[in-house]
Amino acid sequence: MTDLDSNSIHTGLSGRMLLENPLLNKGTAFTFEERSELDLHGLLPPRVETLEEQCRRAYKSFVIKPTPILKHIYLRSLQDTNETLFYALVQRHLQEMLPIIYTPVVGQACQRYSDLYRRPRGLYISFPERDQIDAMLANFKRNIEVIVVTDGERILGLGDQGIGGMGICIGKLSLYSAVGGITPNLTLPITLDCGTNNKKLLEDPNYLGWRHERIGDDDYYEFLELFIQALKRRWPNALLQFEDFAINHATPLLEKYRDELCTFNDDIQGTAGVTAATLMAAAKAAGKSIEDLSVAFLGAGSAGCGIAEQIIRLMVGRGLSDEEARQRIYMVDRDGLVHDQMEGLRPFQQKLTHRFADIENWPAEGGASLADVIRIAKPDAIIGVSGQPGLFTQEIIENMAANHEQPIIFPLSNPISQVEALPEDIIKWTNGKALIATGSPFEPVQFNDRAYPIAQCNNIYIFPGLGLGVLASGANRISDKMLNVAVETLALASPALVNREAPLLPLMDRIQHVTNDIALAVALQAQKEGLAPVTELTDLEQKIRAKRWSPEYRRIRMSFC
Ligand SMILES: NC(=O)C1=CN([C@@H]2O[C@H](COP(=O)(O)OP(=O)(O)OC[C@H]3O[C@@H](n4cnc5c(N)ncnc54)[C@H](OP(=O)(O)O)[C@@H]3O)[C@@H](O)[C@H]2O)C=CC1
Ligand SMILES: CC(=O)C(=O)O
Ligand SMILES: [Mg+2]
Repeated sequence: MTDLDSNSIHTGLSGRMLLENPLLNKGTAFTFEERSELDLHGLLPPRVETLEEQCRRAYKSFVIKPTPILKHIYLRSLQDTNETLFYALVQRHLQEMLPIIYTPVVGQACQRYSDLYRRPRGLYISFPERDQIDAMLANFKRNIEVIVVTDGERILGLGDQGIGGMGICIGKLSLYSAVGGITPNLTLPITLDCGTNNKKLLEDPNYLGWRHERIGDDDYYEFLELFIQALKRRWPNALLQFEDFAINHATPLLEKYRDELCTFNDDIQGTAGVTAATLMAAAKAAGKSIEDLSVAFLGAGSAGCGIAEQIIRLMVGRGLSDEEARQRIYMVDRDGLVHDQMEGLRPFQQKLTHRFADIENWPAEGGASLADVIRIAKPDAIIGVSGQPGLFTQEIIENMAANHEQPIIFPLSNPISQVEALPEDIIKWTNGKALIATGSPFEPVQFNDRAYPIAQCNNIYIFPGLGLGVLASGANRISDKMLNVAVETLALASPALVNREAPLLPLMDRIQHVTNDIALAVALQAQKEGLAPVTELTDLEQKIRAKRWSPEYRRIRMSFC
């Protein structure tokens, strides 16, 4: 094979082997000429369909599936059969299908991964096979430009899913292609199987991963190092996205590798980007600016601390001192408000503490809870990234509404089973005053004869554009400033800036457009910092357009070499 970007594709495959290849298969859309040339006559029904007709037929099959997980299974099997049709269908029904291929339904798919497993996709590298990583990577005979890797230890808010984490890597990469236009054959999901501490999986006779408890840190970091070095040998210019690593590994891995290859952590940096942008839009909608806000977090983990640092960078960029900005952030973790006398804090949490001396006289019993922080510090915004459902209680939300005309309330934990509060409750408890964004998608809430749209504050608004910008510009690293420009670009695209009743983030039908703008901003910034070769602006725009793959059939021809 084969260049999927050009108008015709030459392949040595024919007959059933060709129909088995999801990147080349067109199913009923193979023309008579192709059927003759590629030995397909009789292997397909006689009628030749267009892609449009196939999409209509596939959509009919999709809608009759009675449950979300059956819809997911159907779409995944379409993806494994005919990728062009899969992406054409998903792009035509993005709003409806996003929750099926991504959060929330992908969460169930990860939890039931071994039961649902059908066909191979991606790469599984298990710890016992660590001396064969080069050979495993060589098994992929094609060039790879984007990799999403997980070790499965913190999948959404659902904890350790072992090799079931592959589901989220596949979902993210589907969005790189459906939203960011990255050619699917340039992407690769990878699961590093380090064992699992999920008892249910260890006892499940169907579990397909390495049936062993998770390896200790010495083995873990050695294994990761073997993987990274092998990756650099095989695809030195690939973009590597770390996805859903647990709190103890996510930040150390990012810090260790971000200057060594083109990499970022989606949960730390992607989430920080989208949340900071949504917060900027919410501040504007409330008649404020981001540097005026004080923000309380529930959950001082990878996402929470990543978002907090991004907000601090924005506040400092707008004139606050680092110390002033940090004073405006309240991190509440399992043991309450994080302060400098707390034991066992991780290095990235230590930078976000309040001085114990400043809070010891607070009228709060034991450690200050989120409710205490709201009562005493009166933050303008609360952001839930605890992975624990229901923690934004009615009392908490009502107190936010008592303190502020338009309280900003972002329960961001995924999937929906883990959300800190449901939008309809927040609207009810604040009498429609709250500015809301959630991590998973929700329908607009009907309240007092008005529909309140709910923005989906999810890193999907950042990573496809970031990836497209990196690939089109040839950037070799991902800097904080590249993320900053992504934030500014997304914030400016908020429909709430011009219409108070609009959602805080663009609707899904605008996401490809916004993704292009983010890609251009990121690529320009990479050039500015010397991380990508400098070109004329028009060349860069052209490169972004050229990098965008679209799901259309190309003529398939027999290759005779
Ligand atoms: N909307 C989006 O785009 C994104 C959403 N998320 C969601 O955010 C959630 C967290 O992700 P991430 O930060 O990576 O996970 P982490 O495990 O790194 O962080 C979660 C933090 O919450 C703390 N926590 C647990 N229970 C409570 C509690 N009852 N009260 C206060 N804090 C608590 C944890 O403490 P401890 O370690 O002690 O358990 C931990 O510090 C997940 O549900 C994930 O799906 C993440 C990325 C993107
Ligand atoms: C969205 C995402 O990356 C998460 O919930 O982990
Ligand atoms: Mg994630």
